[in-house]
Amino acid sequence: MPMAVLIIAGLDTGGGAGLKADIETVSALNEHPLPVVSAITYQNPNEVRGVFIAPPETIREQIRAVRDAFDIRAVKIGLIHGGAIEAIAEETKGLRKILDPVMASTSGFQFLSPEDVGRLKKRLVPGSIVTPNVPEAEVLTGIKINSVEDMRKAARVLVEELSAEAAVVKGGHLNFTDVLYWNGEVFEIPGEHAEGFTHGTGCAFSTALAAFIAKGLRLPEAVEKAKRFVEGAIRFSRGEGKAINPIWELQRDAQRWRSKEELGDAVNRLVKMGELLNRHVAEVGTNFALATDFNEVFAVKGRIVRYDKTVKPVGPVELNASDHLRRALLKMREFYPEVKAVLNLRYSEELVEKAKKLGLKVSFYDRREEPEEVKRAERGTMEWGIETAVKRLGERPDIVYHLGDWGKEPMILVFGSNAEEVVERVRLLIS
Ligand SMILES: Nc1ncnc2c1ncn2[C@@H]1O[C@H](COP(=O)(O)OP(=O)(O)OP(=O)(O)O)[C@@H](O)[C@H]1O
Ligand SMILES: Cc1ncc(COP(=O)(O)O)c(N)n1
Repeated sequence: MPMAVLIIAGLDTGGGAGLKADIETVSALNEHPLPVVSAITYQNPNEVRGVFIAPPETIREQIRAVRDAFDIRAVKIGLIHGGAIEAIAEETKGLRKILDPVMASTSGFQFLSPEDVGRLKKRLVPGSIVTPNVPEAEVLTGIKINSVEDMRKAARVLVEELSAEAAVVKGGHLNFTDVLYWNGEVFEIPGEHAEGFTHGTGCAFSTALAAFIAKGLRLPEAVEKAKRFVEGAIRFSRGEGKAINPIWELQRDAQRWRSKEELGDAVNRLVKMGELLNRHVAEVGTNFALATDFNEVFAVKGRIVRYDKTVKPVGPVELNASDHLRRALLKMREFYPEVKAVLNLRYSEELVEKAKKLGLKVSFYDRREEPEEVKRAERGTMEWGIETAVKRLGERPDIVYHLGDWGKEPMILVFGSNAEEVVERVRLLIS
């Protein structure tokens, strides 16, 4: 049964941070969110224009309404206002609290005054698991933080002098290592830089931590898992809200499932063209690749090969089963994100002519024109080739070919906006 996680936080109208991210986080982790609105911000991804503070009594009543009906396993406290601190401290008595001391937005808006910070230290930090980022930890402890050693000091002060149950000093502004101090022990949770949007990372982190605590994990494990969750939320973030994507795992898995099925079906239809296709299969084998919206690429393990008079996929459709086509596709998607699938065929003048006759947009690259530095880098050839072909045509190519070079077989790449479109193009080309 899902565990109830109480969330006291502000609404971000831009759909990036705050309650929206928190609700998604708890739901994505399969627990039940209880959202209490502490403030409404007038916000978009670039700026916070202002904030309406919920009167303390309305926060009190919201908490009471859910406390009377749910077995609350953890509370996450995010953006709050000084005037509500007392009410929140009173109404959450006896609950396990994760306090994200939000003081300012990434975009620079100051939410808490120095007096509010004082009240927070006195009334909410004691007994809570606090999750400040580096600047917030500096304000709370007065310690200047430039290293992991400083983070360890600040975490210790939060617990031993300010009476927090535990402290996680987050390294998003430093080196991506988080430091947890708990039960007299220091834990370092190392991380690597993840590429993507980071608006809302702090919200998702503290809420994921609350959800993992609600599941009954020990604190060090819960922190580790929350950190990995946020890394995924950054890596699979999307442009719309310029923010993290807490439902990344659900979307990623759903897309993997659909893409695998779509490509599998398309491969079956392709293979039915057996005898016609046979002589167009490349010497190195033909492969067929399909990308998800998250740029994960499926292809046929072991490629599609000639088999007697017909053709045959060697293995199943799998993630990352073709390095070449994956790179070609991802490069094409940088220019034309609507392109999702690609297949390679043996080069022949006849196919190129046919493509042109069919009205397909054809472009090419010549490996002999490849700059020396790209050649030496070895893995850049495909990217250079696709970019060259795209720029040469000045619009979206359906077909890109190259004539080969020493030891490199000439090839035709057939692109499409989905796997079925590629199959249809191949059918037209070879019939
Ligand atoms: N680019 C990144 N790559 C990997 N991990 C990151 C990145 N940015 C932040 N993190 C991690 O995300 C979590 C949140 O940390 P961060 O220091 O960004 O909090 P914050 O500043 O409170 O967030 P917010 O941007 O919402 O205010 C931490 O676990 C941190 O290590
Ligand atoms: C309602 C609300 N809560 C928290 C943040 C902090 O998040 P960030 O630092 O990523 O802007 C925010 N901008 N808005």
